Amino acid sequence: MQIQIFQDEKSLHHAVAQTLIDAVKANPKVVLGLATGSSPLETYNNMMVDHLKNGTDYSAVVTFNLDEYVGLEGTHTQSYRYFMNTSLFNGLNIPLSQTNVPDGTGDLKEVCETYEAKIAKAGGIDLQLLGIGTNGHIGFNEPGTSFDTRTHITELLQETIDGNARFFESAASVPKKAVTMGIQTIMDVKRVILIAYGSKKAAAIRDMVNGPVTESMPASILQKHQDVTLFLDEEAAALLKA
Ligand SMILES: N[C@@H]1[C@@H](O)[C@H](O)[C@@H](COP(=O)(O)O)O[C@@H]1O
Repeated sequence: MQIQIFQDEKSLHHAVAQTLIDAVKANPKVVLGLATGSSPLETYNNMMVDHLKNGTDYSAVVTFNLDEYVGLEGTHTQSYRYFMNTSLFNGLNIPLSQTNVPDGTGDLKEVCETYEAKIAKAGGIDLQLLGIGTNGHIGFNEPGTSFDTRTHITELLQETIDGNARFFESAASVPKKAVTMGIQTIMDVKRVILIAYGSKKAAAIRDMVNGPVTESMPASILQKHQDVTLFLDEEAAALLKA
């Protein structure tokens, strides 16, 4: 794992955005894996500003998002499809037909199979952006998820529901299930960049990097991926062994 530590969030987001922008410039048909949550928001802002200022071209880029809540239509303001459209896609020149977020409704078994097939047909994911939950989840793969999972339906843990309640009216309105790329889906991507900042993430970052590779800490599997870069601020990196 490569680790880059930044003094402040601004320079961290700038560097993550630049990594994504460079990947698009190097390969205009790049297949990007994208994440939701608050962590990448400012990174996405930087990408939209760069697109406006410098005209970075996303017309041939294809994207796959990690996850979606079960039961929310893409028009629901808390759905991850809505989040991606409003936080990134609408600010770039990417056709929405080239952006993929798992469907949270319909025949979910078919949704999962179709999603995996679509990733394969696109030639796999070149660069995957990840955040991390305070319990070490990646995508919505909660502690205990088997390392050999592909896109599947998962039950969210109460701590995740409580953590994400800030985006909803109340914890009661947070969906209890999600569709998520599996751990093996994530391990198959060519390159991973993971963004984490703030002291709340420090223990998860320590356990992911310095702890054993175990299904009780989903992100620890990334120790076995050949091309992972962590973009951290000093607070998130504070508990790492020197
Ligand atoms: N499914 C998402 C994850 O992909 C994300 O990494 C995590 C962290 O969220 P935040 O970036 O808001 O801390 O939240 C959600 O559970």
